[in-house]
Amino acid sequence: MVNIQQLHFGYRKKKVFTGLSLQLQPGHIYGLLGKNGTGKSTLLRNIAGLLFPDQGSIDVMGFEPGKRQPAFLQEVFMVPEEFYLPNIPLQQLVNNLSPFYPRFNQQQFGKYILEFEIPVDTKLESMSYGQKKKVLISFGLACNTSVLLMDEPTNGLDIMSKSQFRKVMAGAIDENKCVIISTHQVKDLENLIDRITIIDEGAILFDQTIEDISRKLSFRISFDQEEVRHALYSESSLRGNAIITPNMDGEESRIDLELLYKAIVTNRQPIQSAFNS
Ligand SMILES: Nc1ncnc2c1ncn2[C@@H]1O[C@H](COP(=O)(O)OP(=O)(O)OP(=O)(O)O)[C@@H](O)[C@H]1O
Repeated sequence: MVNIQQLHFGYRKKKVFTGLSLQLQPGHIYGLLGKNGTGKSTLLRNIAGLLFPDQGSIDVMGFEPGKRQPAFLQEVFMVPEEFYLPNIPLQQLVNNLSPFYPRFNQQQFGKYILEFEIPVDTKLESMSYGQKKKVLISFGLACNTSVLLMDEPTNGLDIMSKSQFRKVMAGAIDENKCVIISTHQVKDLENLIDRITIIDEGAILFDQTIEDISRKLSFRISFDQEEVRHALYSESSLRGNAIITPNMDGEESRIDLELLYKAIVTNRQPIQSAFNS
C-alpha cells in the first residue's frame, strides 16, 4: 500500500534521509518511533505529498504523492502535530471539508465526538488544544481514507482521552486501512499498534511486528543478578530490574514498548540478534 524505496530527502542545509526504504501494508497500525529530529514528521509529510523526495520513490496505492492528484488526496488524511482550525462552528468545518472525502461518514464522526466528550456547540476557537486535536482525530477517522497519518496524536490529550483514543482507534481499523502513528508516547500506543518502526539518522533502525517481538523476546522484572547480567537489556527500577531476554520457552509476555525502544536506541545489536536466530 505504501512503498518507499531509497528515499533521499533534505531541507536546504539538513540531510534527513539518505536511502530509506519501507513497505507498509493495509490492515495494520504502525508505530513510528525515533529520537527528536530523526525525521518522523518529515517522513509522514513525504507520504502525504506535502514534501517531495530529492531521490528515490514513494508509491501510495499506485500514486506518486508529490503529484497530489485528487484521487490520491481523497485516500490520505494527515493529523499533523501542529495545526490551525478556523473560528467556525464544528458542523460548518465538517460541511466545508467532508466533500473532499467521498467515504466521510457523519454518523461515525458524531460517535467519535461523543466518545471524546467534545462540546459540539462551542466554536472551534474557544476549544482547548486537546479538544481541537480530538476534533481533528475524529474527522480524520470518519473520512475513512485508506491511509491515515497521525503525528503525535496523543500529545495534549488528558489521561481519559488517551484511553478513549486507543478505544476509538482499535474500532476504526479494518483490513483496507493503513494507519501510521508517529509518537514519543509509546505507552499510549500499547495494545494498539501491531508493528514498530524505529528510525534513526535517516535510516530504519528496527522494524518488527508485535507478534514477532513477543515470539522472540521476553519482558519481565528480575531480582536474579545472574539473569540480569545475561539479559539483552536491563534497567534497574524501584521494583527490581526490568529485563529483556530471548524468549526461550515460547510463552508470551507483556511487551514493554518503552524498554524495548530504549534497548534499541542504546545498542540495537543484542536485540537484533534475537531476531536473526
Ligand atoms: N522546515 C524545516 N526546515 C529546515 N529543517 C527542518 C524543517 N523541518 C524539520 N527540519 C529538520 O529536519 C530534521 C527532522 O525533523 P522532523 O520534524 O521530521 O523530526 P521528528 O523526528 O518528527 O522530530 P520530533 O520528534 O522532535 O517531532 C530535524 O533535524 C529538523 O531540525
